Amino acid sequence: MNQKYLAFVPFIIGVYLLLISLHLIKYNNFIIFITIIFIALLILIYKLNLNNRIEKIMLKSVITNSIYEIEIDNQKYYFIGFRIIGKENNEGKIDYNSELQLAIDTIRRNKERHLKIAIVTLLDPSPGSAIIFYAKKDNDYESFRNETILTKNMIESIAPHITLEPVELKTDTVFPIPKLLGSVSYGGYVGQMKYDIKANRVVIGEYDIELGNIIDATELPVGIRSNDVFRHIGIFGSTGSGKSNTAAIIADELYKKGFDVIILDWHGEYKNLLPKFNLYNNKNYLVLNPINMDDLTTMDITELIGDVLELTEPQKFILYLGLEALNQMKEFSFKSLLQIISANIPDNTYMQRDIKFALIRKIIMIFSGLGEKLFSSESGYTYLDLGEKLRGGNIIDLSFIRNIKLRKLYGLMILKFLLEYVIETKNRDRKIFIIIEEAQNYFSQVNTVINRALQEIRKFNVGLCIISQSPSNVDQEVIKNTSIKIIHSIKSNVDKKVIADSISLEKEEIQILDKLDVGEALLVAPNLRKETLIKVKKVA
Ligand SMILES: Nc1ncnc2c1ncn2[C@@H]1O[C@H](COP(=O)(O)OP(=O)(O)OP(=O)(O)O)[C@@H](O)[C@H]1O
Repeated sequence: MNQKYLAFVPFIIGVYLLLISLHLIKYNNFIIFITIIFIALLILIYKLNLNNRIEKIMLKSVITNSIYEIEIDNQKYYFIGFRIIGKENNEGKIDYNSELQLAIDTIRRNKERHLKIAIVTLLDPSPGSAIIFYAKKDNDYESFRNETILTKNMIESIAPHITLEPVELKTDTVFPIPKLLGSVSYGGYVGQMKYDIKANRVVIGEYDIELGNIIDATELPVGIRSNDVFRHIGIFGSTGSGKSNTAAIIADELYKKGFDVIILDWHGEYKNLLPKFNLYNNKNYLVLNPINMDDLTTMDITELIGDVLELTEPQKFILYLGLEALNQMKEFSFKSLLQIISANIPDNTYMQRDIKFALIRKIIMIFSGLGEKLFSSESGYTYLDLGEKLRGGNIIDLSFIRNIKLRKLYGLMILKFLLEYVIETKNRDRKIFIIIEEAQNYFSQVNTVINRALQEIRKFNVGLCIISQSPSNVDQEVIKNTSIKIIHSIKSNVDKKVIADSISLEKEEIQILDKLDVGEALLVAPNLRKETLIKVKKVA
């Protein structure tokens, strides 16, 4: 209720007293009675905020009368159109467009929104704009109307010089548009203010692998340099944020440039993304022969198996002795390993016996069945064979290995074989790129074998791509050692903190991380002067 209504009260009393003093009316009880009733009514209206309520009821009924039900492509929608009217006042020139832009950006960032919003700007017959709210009819009418009122009020409060007036829609056009347009012509750019990143903060360097476009008004293409992949890549993000798609784009580009690409595909997602690549899966798996290496590697294999099976130091020692004995015999299968451990390793004391049987129990758990088929000294690839075999583009689908420990061991073994191959052959002509999905399964804090191998391959043309949905479970040194980081949407605060610390993000950028849409990412790369928000393109 406005103050102006209250001002009437003293005014009326004043006029009344004046009329009495001029003897124009008689001082009688009836007039006093009427005046008191009138004043009481005004106070009542003020107290109950009736005016506001009346306005609300009127707005609700106007909105209700302006909502259309329209069918497009067999789908029913609610539609409502408003013309955008600029309020005139005496404050001088008003920048209606900036006000409107601010309101639009605020509404766009509202992730809870169900309303879709369109703005129509027409040049003829006279320039003007209208705003349209619409939603699929699956949402109920009440919530569409309520959200419409809420959004209209929100726009008008963020843009105080703008009024949205409901108008009739033309429904014979492709998209329903208002019959009348308002005086304000909207000429803004909707993508411009996304995440408040301003265009001039980004400096694009050269690149030969295009990833997508910068998220700002320029939408310039952006990418990374193939030479930088040897300093490794980290791709992080919650599930479904677009990590595999991004990795597939890079894999495809590198493959076209002559790199040998090997993907350790934990969930079996890459077959459809990269159909031209060789696929190794349950019908066509690679059998590995983990013996025939020098002593150091026997120790490494012990470490790998020890890590996966969570062996104690004494158990690892017995395993090492068993592997050594197998190495001498030039024969390898887990059956033979078990036989050697059972028959040849002494178990004179209770303690020795306990250690031995605990080890055998753990080995049997993962190497019976499929485990026995994946490793063999007769038909398996040595690390040299494997390195030669995996030329071109290769997807190693690990998802058919149900036992997670075995899947981890097999993946780790392939990785170790490849790194060993590179170190042994010292072949600098080959460029190799290895993608490791769900890297937290391989690069946990305790896994020293792979971390050591990573240090050793620095000199060679090998690039690793570490992908993880939970970077807080990956050894922080490994994350630090990736020079290119592509960070998709991250929801968990712990993971956000780990990433923020590794690239020293500003506070506002950390806040952005959980708001990114699918395919959007923060890119940190040596060819860019500053971390840059990008929208990654979809793999072809
Ligand atoms: N840049 C993009 N543009 C449009 N859609 C995308 C983009 N990236 C991914 N998508 C889509 O989003 C979905 C999830 O993508 P993707 O599998 O790459 O995510 P992810 O992070 O690897 O998920 P997960 O961790 O579950 O494997 C897919 O349907 C994919 O087609």
